[in-house]
Amino acid sequence: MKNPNLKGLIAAPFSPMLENGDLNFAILDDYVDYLVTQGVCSVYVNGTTGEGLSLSFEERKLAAEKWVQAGKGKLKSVIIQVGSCSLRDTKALAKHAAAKGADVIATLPPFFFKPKTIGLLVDYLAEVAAEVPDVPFMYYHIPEMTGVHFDMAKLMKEAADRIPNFGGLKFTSLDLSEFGRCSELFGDQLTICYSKDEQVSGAYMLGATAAVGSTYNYCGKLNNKIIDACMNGDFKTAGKLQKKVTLFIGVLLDYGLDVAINKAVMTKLSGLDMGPSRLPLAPVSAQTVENITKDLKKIEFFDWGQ
Ligand SMILES: CC(=O)N[C@@H]([C@@H](O)[C@H](O)[C@H](O)CO)[C@@H](O)CC(=O)C(=O)O
Repeated sequence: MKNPNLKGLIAAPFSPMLENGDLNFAILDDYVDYLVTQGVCSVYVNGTTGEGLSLSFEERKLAAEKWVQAGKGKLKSVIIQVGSCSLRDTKALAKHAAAKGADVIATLPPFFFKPKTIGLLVDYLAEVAAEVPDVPFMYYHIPEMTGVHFDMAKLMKEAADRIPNFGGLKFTSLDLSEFGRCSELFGDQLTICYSKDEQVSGAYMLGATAAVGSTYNYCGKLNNKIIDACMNGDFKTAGKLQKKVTLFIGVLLDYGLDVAINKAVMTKLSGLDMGPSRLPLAPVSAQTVENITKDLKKIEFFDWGQ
């Protein structure tokens, strides 16, 4: 086992784009500085929020390189998500990211032709992990998107037995009971990053040490207060602030929360232009952004960063 010992808030960064959809790496340094002001410690690159599966192979490599460079000396860890439906591409992306200095490699399962058993999934993960033997290797559990849903405690046991550099999970599911079992059985030896921003306090009560999320891009200060309250045993404060997060995410859901909406909110709050999304999503009009802002102000969102 190779525990990456991830701690605190990890943003799942957007992939900034120009109007024509090209990646816009020119703003990465400012982006990282902004994340640091939010109290974000690390980034999880080329995941769901980063539209990793929609980028070309070459773009994914370039994004990995650029984020590692931009994070140097400012972020604790740069985690690169390398999953795809091609084992060969995934292995090549893992090897490339490790060679460029990624601190942790994570992968999705193959999600078109899906593994039918945990054993087959661990076979696949072992093959990818073997490409990067010196780097902690994590599994990206996000069943709502992949349709691959195995019991994560069982997967952790088999992966820990068979993969020398297994480092843990990114756990993207609302099932806190499953998270709690993983945390109780493996939390001392491996890292299980919780990844549903709506209930991060629940995960911290159950032993989480790190959280990955899209809203931490612009809502890090508030979430750090939630985490601090949990660490200090002040669950009254944690609950009060967590409920604000659920209201905030509720507003975004009312507008059909997706990567395009999320990028527009980030652009509005950070002043950094994230550009459009490349996914098949409805474009977000200036009027929609104004309406979202108005609704967020009603729940005092703009006080949250103070
Ligand atoms: C499906 C999805 O996008 N989930 C988000 C959450 O941060 C999510 O945006 C948040 O909980 C609001 O629902 C993260 O799990 C995404 C993430 O970590 C990633 O981009 O890899």
